[in-house]
Amino acid sequence: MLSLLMVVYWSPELLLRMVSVLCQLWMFIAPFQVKQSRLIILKLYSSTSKFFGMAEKRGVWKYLGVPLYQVAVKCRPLTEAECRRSRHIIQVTDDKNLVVLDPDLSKDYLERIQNRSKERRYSFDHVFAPGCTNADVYRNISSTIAGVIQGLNATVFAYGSTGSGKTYTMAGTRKDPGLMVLSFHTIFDLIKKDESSDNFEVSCSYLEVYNEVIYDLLEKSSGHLELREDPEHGIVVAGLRRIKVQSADKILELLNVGNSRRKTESTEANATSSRSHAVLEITVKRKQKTQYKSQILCGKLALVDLAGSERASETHSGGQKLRDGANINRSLLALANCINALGKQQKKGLAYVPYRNSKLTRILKDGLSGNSQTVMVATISPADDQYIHTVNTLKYADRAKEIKTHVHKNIGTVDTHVADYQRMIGNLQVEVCRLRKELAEKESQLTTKPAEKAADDELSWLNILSRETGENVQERINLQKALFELEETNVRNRIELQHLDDAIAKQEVVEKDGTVVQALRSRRQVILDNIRDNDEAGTGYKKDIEINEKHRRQLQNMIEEAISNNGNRTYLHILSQYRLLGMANTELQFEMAMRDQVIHNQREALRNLWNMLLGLGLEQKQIMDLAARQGIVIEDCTTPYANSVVARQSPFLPCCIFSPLVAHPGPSIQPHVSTCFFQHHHGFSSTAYLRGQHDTPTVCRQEHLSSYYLLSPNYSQAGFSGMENPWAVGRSGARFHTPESLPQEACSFYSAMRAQQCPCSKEQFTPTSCEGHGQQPKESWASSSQNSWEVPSVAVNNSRNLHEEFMRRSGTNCSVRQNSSAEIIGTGIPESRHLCSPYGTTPRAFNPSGS
Ligand SMILES: Nc1ncnc2c1ncn2[C@@H]1O[C@H](COP(=O)(O)OP(=O)(O)OP(=O)(O)O)[C@@H](O)[C@H]1O
Repeated sequence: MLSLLMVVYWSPELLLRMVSVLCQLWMFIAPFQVKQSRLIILKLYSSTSKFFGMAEKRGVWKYLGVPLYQVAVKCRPLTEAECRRSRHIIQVTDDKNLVVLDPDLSKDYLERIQNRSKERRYSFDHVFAPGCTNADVYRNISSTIAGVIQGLNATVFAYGSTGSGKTYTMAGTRKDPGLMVLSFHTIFDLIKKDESSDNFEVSCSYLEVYNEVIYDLLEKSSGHLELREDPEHGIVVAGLRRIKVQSADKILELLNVGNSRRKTESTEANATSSRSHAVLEITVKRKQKTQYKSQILCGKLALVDLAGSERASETHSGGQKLRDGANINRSLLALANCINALGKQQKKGLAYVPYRNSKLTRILKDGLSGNSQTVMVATISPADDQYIHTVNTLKYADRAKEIKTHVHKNIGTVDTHVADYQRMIGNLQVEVCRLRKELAEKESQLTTKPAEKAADDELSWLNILSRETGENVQERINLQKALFELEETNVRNRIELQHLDDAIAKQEVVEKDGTVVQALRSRRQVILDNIRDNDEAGTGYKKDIEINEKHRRQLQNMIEEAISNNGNRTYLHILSQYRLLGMANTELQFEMAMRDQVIHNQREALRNLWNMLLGLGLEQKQIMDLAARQGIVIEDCTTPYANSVVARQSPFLPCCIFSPLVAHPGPSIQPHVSTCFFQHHHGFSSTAYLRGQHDTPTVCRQEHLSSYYLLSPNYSQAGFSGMENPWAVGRSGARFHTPESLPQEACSFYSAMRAQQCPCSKEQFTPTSCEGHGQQPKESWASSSQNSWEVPSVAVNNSRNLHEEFMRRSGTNCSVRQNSSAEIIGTGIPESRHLCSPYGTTPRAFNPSGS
């Protein structure tokens, strides 16, 4: 009891999490046995979930010692020049509040009392007056930095207009060391003081984003670095050097070296204005050895010094400076848009966050809203001529206060450690190859004859064009991913809209214009706004894709033209084709990655669907009966999760039956692919199945919906072996919602299901029982319109004959073919996301002929 009280006192969060986990465990262990106790557990679970929701909303985590997103404002003193020409307009009233005075002193009394003053009041987590040092700022955020050696991620970034003191705050001076320097002193001090037997390994990397190109600041002459999306580690910068360091002094040395390579310029606004965004990342790996296994905690600290944002007119820049400014502003605009969307998201739900709009925001994604304790230091100048910039900065800082991040420890076991090593070996091999190549090139340069050298120079245009084409492909991949994510967000918005419509209809029966109805309606409006905004953003991305395509065609034409004008035509043609094939390969890899993402999302959707059904307290038999009435067949009811797949009546195929392919995967199954293509009254649909091996998922898609339905044999394995917990709570982004929202969601879902009675619902369902009904079933699943029915998966039969039978009955034009290598014909990429290959190939997702 005493220890329990101590846990409550020291870590109420831990206790609540424990209760929550126990509830989930119980739900997993005894799903069908004790209905009553399951209901109690469910209630307990939803109360703890509610508490977590409330706790987050009210900022309770901060009081529990878990600060997630801190916003500090730092005002620098007036510089000497400013003292002569400007007035001080910042009043720091206390350590949390400040007032920006109206810069216009000439306003008369009437204007001021009529509240036409431009005076603004703000409050933040911390406010620092001009007299404060960097150490004062650091004192308030040091607990965030300390979390890094416990395996937590942290991000500190300075945000403000040019000359407002960002670099001064992050790097500092000898007399007043900045947050970067103070942070790594803290890290090494804590490591030194640590009394455990754990081993620590600290490494650091330093990069800059200049003109939307990433450079390694720890490399003498770094080339362009690419961003890659690693399924495990998120966004990574491929080829970025990471150096092991033993002391704070070593990092300081690297920081100085990096800073000397950083692009700075003298502008009108700042004599040493940073032209690039710099990100210093310190990784601390803590190897813990317990009696049973070794565990590795991996904390990351990202310290970011952004470039100054300025208007060209103010800095009187031209040429290169103007271009720099445009690119800096593009990144900063993207950053501001992300902060905006994130702030809005906390209040309103599913707004799309445009991380993909710049390299900077992609790199900072975790720090902005993911797994990171984040500190934003908004720097401002007190000068009256900086009023607009100051208010702008404070506006974004104010928005950032709304952002919540989701922090968890990065724990790896020895297994992930091995995976790390494998990755490291891979990277090293790439590095070795690169160095070998460089060496060989250098050697050949020494021995090249003048004539050969001239030929090499002739080739340099091809190199440039190839590089540009490569960048063009990367850009398009990024845009298409953005479009994909945006559509996913809107699919979820539309599901919520459907739930709201159901709820409003129900509530209106009770009271026409009551407060509940009004609240539901206003939420509905918010969701509609989100959908509209997201659609607008989608249109923007589509336009960008068009521009990108146009640019790609121009590049291609230039290459072709140059080849036809050159004497060495065949050789150049082969070379260019070789390079283009390399890029095609990149695109194919992207398609594969997309497919993986779809698989992942759909797995979560299925998991949540089953959570929801069973969480309702329904007996398995009830679920089976309900499903049968809907024309859904779940085979082998002893393990519903294991063998379950959900078929849906499609608008073009009343009461069709698909038996699950996944129910009996066996080694004898010959992998084969079938593709079907058919038209119904809503437009075109195509379905692509990849079948065969145990672990191959089935992807189905609805072209007109821009969504994916997927079915994976892994469910059966997961369910049986317990490898994957089917009760695990899905991510909040999952299509069928998390157990926090389970009761309401589930109720409306259930009622929606009940409302949809198939004509054959009273009969025992058989594959033939519905033949001839010919009736279009009503929309039953959450959807926003007839054209966008939403279902987690379509069941597919293992038997090729049954599949053909289905196609025959549905009157669709279907083709089936064997493919021993389990080739994917349907990629699951909907029409709007088709990868329009730069090489003029037809999108692979459509293959009506099956050839
Ligand atoms: N707290 C401070 N105390 C004294 N001087 C400061 C302080 N903060 C900034 N300064 C001075 O203000 C000037 C501009 O600062 P800094 O270069 O850090 O701005 P910045 O926001 O990084 O600008 P840019 O975005 O153009 O790189 C410098 O001369 C710096 O020494």
